[in-house]
Amino acid sequence: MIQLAPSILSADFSRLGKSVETIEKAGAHLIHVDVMDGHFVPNISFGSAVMKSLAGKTSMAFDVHLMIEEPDRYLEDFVTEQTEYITVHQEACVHLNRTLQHIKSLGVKAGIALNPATPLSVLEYCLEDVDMVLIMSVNPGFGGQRFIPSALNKVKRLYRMKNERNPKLKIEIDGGINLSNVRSVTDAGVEIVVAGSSVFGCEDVAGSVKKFITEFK
Ligand SMILES: O=C(CO)[C@@H](O)[C@H](O)COP(=O)(O)O
Repeated sequence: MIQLAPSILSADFSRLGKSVETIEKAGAHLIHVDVMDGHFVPNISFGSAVMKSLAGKTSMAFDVHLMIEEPDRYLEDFVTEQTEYITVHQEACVHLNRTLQHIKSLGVKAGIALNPATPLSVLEYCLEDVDMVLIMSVNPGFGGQRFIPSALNKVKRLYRMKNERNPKLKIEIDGGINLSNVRSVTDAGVEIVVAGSSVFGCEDVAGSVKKFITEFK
């Protein structure tokens, strides 16, 4: 099953609860929570307090994407009963294996995110240790950027690696996904689709969620 994870980074923060209610009613599966620290990426978004303010107000699970340095210092903050995934960037982790074990010890699924220029070879000694790999199809830091085409080939290669070594692994894509290119990434093996501006930037947010889900069938 393919899941849609709208990124609340592109939502109207002044009415976040309402926005989340809208996407849930329309059929979205996960809430993608983009956390940025102004160091690992050149932008600051929000922290765990914002995410926790949504806990209990929706039954969707949280898909936490930490674009921060030293993620180990903050992992506990993002654990709630609704946190399904915590994903850290390979590029931000000095002791990646330790960080993945830390996430799992908190009872949460562990993900690794790879920047567009980071090769899949960095997964050589950790592919079996993760529940999800997030392929960044833009440089992290901002919503509303254009999809980087080389991400498609990366997903295809990762899909082959998954089948050989960790069939339960989920492949997520994030950045520049819209109704025109989503089918190409799901055909390539993506099972979790992050969409920010193409959901929350639309006048009809619910309609956009429904159209994405129709593309998954
Ligand atoms: O992590 C990020 C950006 O760093 C993403 O989650 C974006 O927020 C997705 O936004 P769109 O590219 O879909 O507008």
